[in-house]
Amino acid sequence: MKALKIHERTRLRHIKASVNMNKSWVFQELTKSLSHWDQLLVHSLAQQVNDATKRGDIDEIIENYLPGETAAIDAINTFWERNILASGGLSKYQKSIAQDSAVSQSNKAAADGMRIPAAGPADNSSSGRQQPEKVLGMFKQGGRLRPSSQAVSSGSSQAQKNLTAANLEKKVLNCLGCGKIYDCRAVTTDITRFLERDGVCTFCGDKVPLTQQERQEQLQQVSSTNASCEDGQDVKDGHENDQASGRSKAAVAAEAAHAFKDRLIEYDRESAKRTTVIDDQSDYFEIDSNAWLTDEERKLLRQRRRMEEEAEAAKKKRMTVTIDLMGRKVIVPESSVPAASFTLSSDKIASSAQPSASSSSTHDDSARTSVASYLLPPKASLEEMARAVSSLRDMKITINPNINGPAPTLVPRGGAKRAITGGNSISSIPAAAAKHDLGVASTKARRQATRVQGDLFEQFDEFGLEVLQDEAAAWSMAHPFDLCPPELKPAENERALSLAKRLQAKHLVVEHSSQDHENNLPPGMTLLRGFLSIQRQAELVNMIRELGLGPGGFYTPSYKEGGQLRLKMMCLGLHWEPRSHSYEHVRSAYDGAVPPSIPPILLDLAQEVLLACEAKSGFKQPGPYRPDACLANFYEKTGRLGYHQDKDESAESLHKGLPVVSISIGDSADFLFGMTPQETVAQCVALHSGDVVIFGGPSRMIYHSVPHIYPGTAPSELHSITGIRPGRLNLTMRQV
Ligand SMILES: O=C(O)CCC(=O)C(=O)O
Ligand SMILES: [Fe+2]
Repeated sequence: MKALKIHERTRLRHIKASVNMNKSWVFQELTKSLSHWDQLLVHSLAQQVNDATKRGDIDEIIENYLPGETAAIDAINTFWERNILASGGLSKYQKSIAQDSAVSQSNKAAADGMRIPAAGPADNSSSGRQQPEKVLGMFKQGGRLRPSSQAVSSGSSQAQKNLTAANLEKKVLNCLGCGKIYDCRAVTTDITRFLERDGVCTFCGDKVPLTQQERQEQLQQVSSTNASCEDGQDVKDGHENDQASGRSKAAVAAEAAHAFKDRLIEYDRESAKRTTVIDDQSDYFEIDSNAWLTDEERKLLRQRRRMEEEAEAAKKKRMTVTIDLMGRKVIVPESSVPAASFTLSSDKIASSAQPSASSSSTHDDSARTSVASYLLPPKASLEEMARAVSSLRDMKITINPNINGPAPTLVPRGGAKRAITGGNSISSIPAAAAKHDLGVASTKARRQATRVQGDLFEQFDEFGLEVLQDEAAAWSMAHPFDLCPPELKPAENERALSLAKRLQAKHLVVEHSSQDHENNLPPGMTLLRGFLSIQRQAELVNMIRELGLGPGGFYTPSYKEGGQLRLKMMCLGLHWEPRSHSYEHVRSAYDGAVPPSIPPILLDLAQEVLLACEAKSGFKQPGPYRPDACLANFYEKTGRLGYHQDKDESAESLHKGLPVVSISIGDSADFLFGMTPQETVAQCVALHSGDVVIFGGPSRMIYHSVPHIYPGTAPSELHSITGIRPGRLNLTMRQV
């Protein structure tokens, strides 16, 4: 046993030594025969040859790398044969022994150009069909495939029967005609059909080489065809010359193949510059007639095309409206107004711009022109602005989704507010009022950014209306209402005239207010005629004027419904908000101003009035009475106030019947009052400058209104002293 083992080891050593020798030999031979190759490539080739464990590997190397390299092929074949001889029983080579001689002969013959296929049936004679007994190395299952394609097409049913996926050497094949890949690892109907047809492509009908030899033959055929096509007749002649000069067909073909390869490499290098990527996904192409599409793809493409068409149609219908809040403009570019899709909302703008425009003009050019040129007046009132805003109610706002970052939001110009408030820094505006500031706005902007499309009015309501109000507030702060404008102060010589006018007017008032009920007032209501002297009235006027010009001064309040009160108002102590019918610490819906405090002079006056009230009527008003809100209303000659109850004070205050003390200064006015909501049955008293009305206790909830002002009835002295503008000033104190 031991001796045997030593012998075995020695044998192996010998084998190894001769294999190693063989290895260096083949390397030297290859270096010589492939002297035109890079040394590194030769080395790598020799390594592959040495690593080959079966004849098939050698054949593949020859086929892939060495077409026409006869000397190199000879060296490799010799190397293989020597190794087999040397290895004897070595398992690495054993399996291939039976195949070797046949294949090496075959390769040798190929290298010699003896088996280069020529197109045409005549070539059948040179195919393996004539040596059916030969078992070729590439047919591992011992199959009897004929390596020639022509032999296949001649149709031997026996051969076809033998051709199965299992006995193919290469299981994945590729048609060089159309590129179709045949993966024979899975036996599908198509693969079966392909194999039944002996490798004829089921798509384009080209012959797909199934064997090593067929592949080699096809390769050489392609190379020679390419060479002749590329170089034309000259090359053909040269080719013939080559043949005439003794060069083999294979050598010529190989040369052509090399040239072709070089061109391909060159093309590949340059391709980046030449290649333009066309995304044909986005191109229009025939969906129905395109045979390459699956049903699923066709369905998807149809769907996509439909969406694109819809988007295109929607784009045509879309109208762009520019809302310039600062310039108070609503502009609809004519180019973006499609006549056919002119919408109701744009019609609204048109009619709001031109009240005479009838809806029938919706589709005509004049309507479009009016839309296109709709402008709010530069000093539009809030009412006009609100009308313009509500005309946009049905329109949609689209925020460009391509905007990088938060979408634009409707933010008023903070600078304007600061500039207008002058000495009052922005920090003096309470937090609730500063809600237009960037911090809040950016949160809103973020919210907007996530909502690309929404209801314009919803957004406009939230931002735009506030902006408009803010603008209006800013405007009125920049132009505060002056109770006593200097330019209206009369010259000395006009005083006499104005006194005469006043007397005349007062006479008219008394006449007009024939149903004067001043002596027939309900319990709890008292009229103190001429309670305030001109001097005291003037003091109050001057004081109110000063407050009215400052922060929280006179403004024009609005109702929730959008209409405005027909007076200027300033709240002292607490702000009364007509929109919510409530009292607030700041004028939040307008400019966020904090109302000025009630001057002590007024608080004292209230107490004085209550005493006088009791003294006159014998009715002691409920108390203790500490007014914390005072509304200063100024009615110009057309000013008025509707029939209402003062009921926004606290339940406790109302329940106690804590009185309202009302002071009239300036022009006379009618004051209607009643215990029921019917104004038609209300009583009327004329209130003149200096009069004070008190309604508390059982009269606390009277309905009342100021339907009419008598212009020019204010005391001329008052006018002379204060320069008060024409109109009526009323101060009502309440305890909230
Ligand atoms: O102006 C007036 O005389 C009445 C005012 C009034 O009723 C009010 O401010 O609530
Ligand atoms: Fe009132």
